[in-house]
Amino acid sequence: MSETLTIALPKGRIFEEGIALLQQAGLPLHLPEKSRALQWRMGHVTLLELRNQDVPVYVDLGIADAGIVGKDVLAESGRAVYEPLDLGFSRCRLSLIREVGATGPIGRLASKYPNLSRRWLQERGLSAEVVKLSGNIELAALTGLADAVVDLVQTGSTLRANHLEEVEVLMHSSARLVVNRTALKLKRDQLRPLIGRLRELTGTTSAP
Ligand SMILES: Nc1ncnc2c1ncn2[C@@H]1O[C@H](COP(=O)(O)OP(=O)(O)OP(=O)(O)O)[C@@H](O)[C@H]1O
Ligand SMILES: O=P(O)(O)OC[C@H]1O[C@H](OP(=O)(O)OP(=O)(O)O)[C@H](O)[C@@H]1O
Repeated sequence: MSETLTIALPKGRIFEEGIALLQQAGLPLHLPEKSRALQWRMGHVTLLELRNQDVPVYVDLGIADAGIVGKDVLAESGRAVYEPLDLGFSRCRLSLIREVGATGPIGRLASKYPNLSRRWLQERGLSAEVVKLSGNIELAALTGLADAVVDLVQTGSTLRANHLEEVEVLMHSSARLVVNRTALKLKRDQLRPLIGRLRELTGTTSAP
């Protein structure tokens, strides 16, 4: 009988694809029935359903042995968890966005990613107030709450529908496997083969 493995997955667009991939990699997972439950025991695996931002925290503190999270969220968290694989889905980019044609100085910038936004400003020697928002970030640029926003772009349809433009790409993102460093040693017999199978399935060698 294998030792329990605790896996953290974020609710939202990564959840279903994450379960499907881990299932293909041999974990006894399935999509849970709709309910208010927040964790499930499936065979030897305990599955935790978290907010995106909380996945690096649960993995870093060792409550979860491993998890899946976007590179954007991982970079914003600053948590030094082991990140062995780029899983290749949920691809998007984190970009500076402004109203089409806006050229004035950026006095205030809004984002769900305040740390990455501040780092970008600092690298360019710009000083702007950074306001943290929680969703529909593009509205901040449209309503004048901010002179620019830092948010995700995938197809660009949200930008086109709102007369906004992508001024600069801060980083590219995709879903990453993250692993607790102590669990990697203590549960090596389970985690190493899992990483190996996921590597074969996703065809990646390392996570840049
Ligand atoms: N339009 C998109 N296309 C592809 N990938 C995306 C897109 N938007 C976000 N992502 C990626 O998927 C991850 C999860 O996005 P999701 O939309 O589920 O989060 P959310 O509901 O906005 O998060 P939360 O409300 O928990 O902050 C993001 O961190 C990013 O890596
Ligand atoms: O370039 P696009 O293909 O339009 O994708 C970009 C949009 O996708 C995400 O929003 P999401 O749909 O997850 O809604 P949210 O703002 O509630 O997170 C992101 O925040 C952008 O608004």
